[in-house]
Amino acid sequence: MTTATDEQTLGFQTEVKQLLNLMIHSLYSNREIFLRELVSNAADACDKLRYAALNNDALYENDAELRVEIEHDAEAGTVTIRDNGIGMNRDDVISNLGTIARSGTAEFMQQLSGEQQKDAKLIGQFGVGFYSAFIVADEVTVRTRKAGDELGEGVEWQSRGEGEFTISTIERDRHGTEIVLSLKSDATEFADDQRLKSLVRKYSDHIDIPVRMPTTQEDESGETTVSWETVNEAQALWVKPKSEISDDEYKGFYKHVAHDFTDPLTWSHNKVEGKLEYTSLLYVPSRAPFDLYQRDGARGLKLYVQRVFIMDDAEQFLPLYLRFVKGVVDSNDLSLNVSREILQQDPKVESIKSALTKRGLDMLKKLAKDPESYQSFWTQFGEVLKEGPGEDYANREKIASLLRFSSTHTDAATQDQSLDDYIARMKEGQQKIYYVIADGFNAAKNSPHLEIFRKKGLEVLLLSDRIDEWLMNHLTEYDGKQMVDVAKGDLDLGDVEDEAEKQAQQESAKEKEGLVGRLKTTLESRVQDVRVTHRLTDSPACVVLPEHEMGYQMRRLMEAAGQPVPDVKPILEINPDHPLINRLDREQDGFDGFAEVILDQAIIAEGGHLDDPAAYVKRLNTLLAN
Ligand SMILES: Nc1ncnc2c1ncn2[C@@H]1O[C@H](COP(=O)(O)OP(=O)(O)OP(=O)(O)O)[C@@H](O)[C@H]1O
Repeated sequence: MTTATDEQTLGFQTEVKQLLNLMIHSLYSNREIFLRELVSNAADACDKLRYAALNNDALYENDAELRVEIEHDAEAGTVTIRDNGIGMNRDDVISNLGTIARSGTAEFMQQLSGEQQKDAKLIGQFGVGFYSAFIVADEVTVRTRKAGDELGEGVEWQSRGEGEFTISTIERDRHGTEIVLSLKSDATEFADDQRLKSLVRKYSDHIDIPVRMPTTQEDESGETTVSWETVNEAQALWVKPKSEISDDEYKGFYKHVAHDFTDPLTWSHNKVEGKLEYTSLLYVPSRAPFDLYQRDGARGLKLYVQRVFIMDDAEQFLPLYLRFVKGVVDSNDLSLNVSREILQQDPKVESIKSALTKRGLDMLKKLAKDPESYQSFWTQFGEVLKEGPGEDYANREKIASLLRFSSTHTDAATQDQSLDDYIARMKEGQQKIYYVIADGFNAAKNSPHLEIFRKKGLEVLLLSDRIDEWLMNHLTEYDGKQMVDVAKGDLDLGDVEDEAEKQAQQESAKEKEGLVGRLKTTLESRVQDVRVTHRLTDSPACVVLPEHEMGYQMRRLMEAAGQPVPDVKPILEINPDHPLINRLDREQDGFDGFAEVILDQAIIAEGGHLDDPAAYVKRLNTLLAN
């Protein structure tokens, strides 16, 4: 190696500094993961070279036997991880090992609390990658050269992980990357043959690139020879028959694929033969990544064609609402030259996507048999799955069976009731599935619209996630039963009500005809209709929207997003048996103000905002003072 030139000292991006700090302090008890992360990166780099070399053999520089090597020096306290993969040039190094390019990172970092255990959990949503080297090393040196570049275009990067790094140009005769870790004094245990071997077997057994370690032998004459031993199995896991793979092996491979350090919740491994031939290995993580809702967050599967790695994050094989699924698809039918553009147009990809979607949904169905695991899945990813019925019409019934809701059956915020649970509890004569949508769980649970349902013992689903109204717009039916928003349109309880009840209602409606007429005149500018209802038992009045109008929740969301929302006047419904309504009926001079207060309160109970709250307060005070 010749002397370094073009030396530059640069600062880490703020987010990198925060990540480093956090990692060092919160991952102490997990620190062996550094090896898996670095070996994973090295194997990925080999995969990338193999792919690039498909069209340009020269990139191998006569060294086509891709491999990762791990060496250590107990005396010097160093561990070296080396690969002959794609390597990096100076610009690559600066951006890959000095910044974090994922959007949303800064916001994510702000959530960190400084509390070790909490943050260790959070950081799991982020993935630690290369920077995990600093958990065990107080100095890291990276030497690398991009395959195909001139020998003089090698790069050396060095840092103590304290805010800055230096970078210089070096001569490097081999392509690929070498990472030298100077172990911290309390981490020298890792400079040990057995320890390293067992970690490789534990974490990297099933990457398809061989990981080698040297053994030094001394012959009788005292001469030493170094031989390299492959320490991992080095066969792609998904290629093996299912019966030969243990749960631990599946879990270990997941961590490599997903760069996650927690176990997956479940997985599904399938080999398909016939018109299309491919193997898929899909995983459901146990935790949502921080950028699950970022538009440009990483998603999709690792794509292989005939075992050759083609690309990460191939998002064409799964619908968006299954974007939390991680894993591998290895196709025998696609060309090795396939690009993202080609993937988008290839009908074979469409067929694989539709089969993998079914697999994904089946995997969740199976998981649902274990309510505890399913609950933990639902807490992490439920809102994403709720995008399903809108995105994937063909599978909407299947997706709907996987949804979980809060309901008046438990009155608890936990979303753990399925539509099938609901149907099994339906009352005799009940034909519809009822739900209410509000801005928050409590608003839903205490909505005046539920009064009659509670009285009659009819269950109502309590919806309050942001996506719920959108979901219900696409999920109008399940198992042949109509889904009905209890706050919209006329109330029809079907056969649950008997004739006598209906008659009594008609009579009380008749009695209030005069009042309804007066209210219509007084509130003409604010409501489109006034009518008597029997959906209320405790409240004097409520507002409802016509059946096909956009609901209140969606309106508020669109308004918040600055979108124009067409004005709609609600229908005021009054409870003929309520003492306040009876008092209103008798009111003469104060009628107008009283009527407005009844309407204002109905809007407030709905979670709506009054156009003129001060006027409401004034009117109410006048009433109270009388
Ligand atoms: N051995 C290596 N050879 C070539 N490039 C590498 C190597 N190690 C890291 N890199 C580059 O540095 C980038 C950042 O690595 P890092 O491990 O921090 O994140 P990542 O692997 O992209 O993401 P994550 O680990 O969160 O999935 C990689 O994407 C890769 O481009």
